[in-house]
Amino acid sequence: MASVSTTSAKRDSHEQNHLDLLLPDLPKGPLSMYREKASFCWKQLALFLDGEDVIRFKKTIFTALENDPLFARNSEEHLSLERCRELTFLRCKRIMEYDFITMDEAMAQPLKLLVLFSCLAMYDMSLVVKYLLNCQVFTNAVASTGSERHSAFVEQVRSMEIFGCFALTELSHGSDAKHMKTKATYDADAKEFILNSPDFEAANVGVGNMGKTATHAVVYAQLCTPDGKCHGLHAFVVQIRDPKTLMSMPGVMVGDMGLKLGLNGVDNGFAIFHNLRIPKENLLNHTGDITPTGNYTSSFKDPKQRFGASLGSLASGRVSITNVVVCNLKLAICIAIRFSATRRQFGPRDDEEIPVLEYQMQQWRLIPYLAAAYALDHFSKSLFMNFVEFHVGLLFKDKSARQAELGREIHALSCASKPLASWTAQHGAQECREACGGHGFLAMNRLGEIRNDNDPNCTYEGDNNVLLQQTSNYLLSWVTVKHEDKVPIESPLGSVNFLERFDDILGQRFPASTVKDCMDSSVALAAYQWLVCYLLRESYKKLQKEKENGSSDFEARNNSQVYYCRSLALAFIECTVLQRYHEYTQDSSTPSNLQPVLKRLCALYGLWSLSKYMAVLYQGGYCAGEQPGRVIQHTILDLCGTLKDDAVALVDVIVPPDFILNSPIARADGELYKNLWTTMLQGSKVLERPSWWAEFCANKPNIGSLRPKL
Ligand SMILES: CC(C)(COP(=O)(O)OP(=O)(O)OC[C@H]1O[C@@H](n2cnc3c(N)ncnc32)[C@H](O)[C@@H]1OP(=O)(O)O)[C@@H](O)C(=O)NCCC(=O)NCCSC(=O)/C=C/CCCCCCCCCCCCC(=O)O
Ligand SMILES: Cc1cc2nc3c(=O)[nH]c(=O)nc-3n(C[C@H](O)[C@H](O)[C@H](O)COP(=O)(O)OP(=O)(O)OC[C@H]3O[C@@H](n4cnc5c(N)ncnc54)[C@H](O)[C@@H]3O)c2cc1C
Repeated sequence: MASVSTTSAKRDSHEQNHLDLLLPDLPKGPLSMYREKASFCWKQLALFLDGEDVIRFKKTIFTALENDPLFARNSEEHLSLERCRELTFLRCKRIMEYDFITMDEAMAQPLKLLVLFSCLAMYDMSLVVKYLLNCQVFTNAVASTGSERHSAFVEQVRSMEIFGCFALTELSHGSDAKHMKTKATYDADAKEFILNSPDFEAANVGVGNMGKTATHAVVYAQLCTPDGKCHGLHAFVVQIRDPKTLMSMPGVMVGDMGLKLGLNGVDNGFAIFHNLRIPKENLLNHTGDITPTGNYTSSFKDPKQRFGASLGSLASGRVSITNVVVCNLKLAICIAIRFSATRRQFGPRDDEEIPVLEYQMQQWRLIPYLAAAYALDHFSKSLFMNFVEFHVGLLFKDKSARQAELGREIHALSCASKPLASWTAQHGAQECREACGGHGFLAMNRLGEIRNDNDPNCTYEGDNNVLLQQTSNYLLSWVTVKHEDKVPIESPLGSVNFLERFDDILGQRFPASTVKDCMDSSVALAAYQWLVCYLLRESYKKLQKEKENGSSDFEARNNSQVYYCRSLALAFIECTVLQRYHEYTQDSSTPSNLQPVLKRLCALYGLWSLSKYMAVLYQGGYCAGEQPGRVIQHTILDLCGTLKDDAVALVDVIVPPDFILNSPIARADGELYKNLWTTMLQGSKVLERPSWWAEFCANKPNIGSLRPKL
């Protein structure tokens, strides 16, 4: 026995040494008190979540950025817009030089691509957006909407001979993509398209990279044949600048849109096309093509389907944004929790002040966002892998019904996951800002930057409220399938399969009567399934009623969004996120010593999200009496209280290194005041009088001399 235990002790210590080398101890200091209280080993959880290879990969990226002077933080305090753009571009170039992941590696381990995006996003959102618009959004649109004949454009991006952008939005149309006005008319004699913006309202606007840098754009335009017919929206590769000079091409008026509320490293621009001739081959011909003589051909007979397919490349962006915004949520919550664990205010006695994290209020404001970061992170990665599966199908030209259904399901999921994740990050960032009090309002602590740079994620790649309609349309289409085709409800990823038990589920009632019961995430999950079935039934009924009362389809849909379809789409995606996280935390491969904390996070995310729907749960009869509402509230508070002691360690698992986090109030050493004070004193000219000091000291105002005379 002794020898067995000695061997296993040796193995344990060997594993611990290995773990310590991979993830060195964090500095001792004011955060140690909480670190010692944690119910689990943060290194073990980090290893379980990411795996050794990804931990090393992250370290490679973070270390490269930290050691490269081009990425130095705070070297210039207030950058001019011009300098901000320049720096972001230079960094973008440098990222291409680092080439952290080759195409082959990305094919073999696609998740690493997402890890790279996340690391860059944690450093700076402008950088990742600028980089991805060129290297992913442009190239992916070319590759997936075009064909082999367009591969040269992708190659040219990789060698930076050209720089890309994606231009769909126009001055007078954004969400309503179908009605874009830019026109591409085929000229059979010249074998060219003639691109025109009929008026200034048709100018492309808001296009990232278009302002100063892009030489090429994927431009969406109505394709018209010489017979005068319009065949709908199609994408074209358009050269807008000369790569040798960065001057605009003849026929293109291209410019910059100026300062934004955030994300100012990205140059968002506009463009107007005036009789710009582009080669016939520049039509991205996946959805439709043109014969040399000017006949239009398409494998999509249904124009609606063709339109959907022409916008297909947006799905990958929405999937990736779901992940990128979780990075913002992680950054914000890590800052707020570390601050709250070291910031002391008030106390039970005059001589004892306690960390603000000890207050139930602070726990309730922050810890659910920590749980959301974990649950959404898991979901975004799993959705990304679903997308990879779909993408492989596209590459292999899979024409099966399953592949088509998978595309519809991913479109529906991503049209709701982008809204859910970007809003959660947006609300979370604001809560974290306030949770750090006045220090949270100092730019140096980064919460303002995180909040402002996250904000446009709620709008670009589709306005959140508009996108949610795609998800509810998808769910409602299953009701029709069930009623009319009498086939079972079954989707490739299984996200809607529970709807098959619709009647059963609607007959269920809130099952938990104690806090202990409610701690199991299956309680929140069951409630969510009921909620989705209920909202689906009510949305369907509402649409029918609207139509019975004489509304057109258009009016009926618009009048059924608030309280019905919108809530349905959000409840559905929350249910899916919860379902996947629930399965993950319960899985037998999840180490048993990590399960308790992960299960608590899962239960908290589920109940906290669910608590926003209490009125509906009572309205539909799922809950009755005082008990369910009370039990849910008590369980949320109980979970926040228990997770409070794990919060710092949970942050240690997901937080990037200090250099990347870049927030003095949240360094790993927890030396809140030393770090804050040092950074304040290091600011430029902090102790100097202002250059305009004489305006006070010498030039006194002639009081009242400018008072208006009546
Ligand atoms: C969706 C709309 C609102 C539809 O409008 P509507 O006219 O009402 O049409 P419908 O009847 O609803 O639709 C017809 C059918 O088509 C289907 N459909 C629609 N869209 C898609 C789609 N994308 N994929 C598949 N199918 C689709 C629809 O379901 C219908 O089918 P069915 O008949 O019901 O079966 C539409 O008009 C719309 O999309 N509007 C929004 C416009 C929009 O999104 N604009 C975005 C402009 S680009 C932009 O904003 C860019 C910003 C910069 C972001 C940078 C982010 C960088 C960080 C993230 C990292 C990105 C990595 C990228 C990775 C990569 O690309 O590889
Ligand atoms: C930072 C940033 C970067 C961007 N980058 C790009 C880019 O690279 N390429 C590009 O092409 N575009 C880009 N855009 C534009 C972006 O895609 C659009 O802003 C977005 O699609 C929304 O369109 P819109 O601004 O025209 O809003 P609108 O469609 O005018 O919407 C205005 C409001 O009306 C509401 N609304 C609209 N339709 C409905 C409806 N049917 N029902 C209910 N409410 C409705 C919306 O919810 C919204 O609140 C970018 C935008 C930003 C902010």
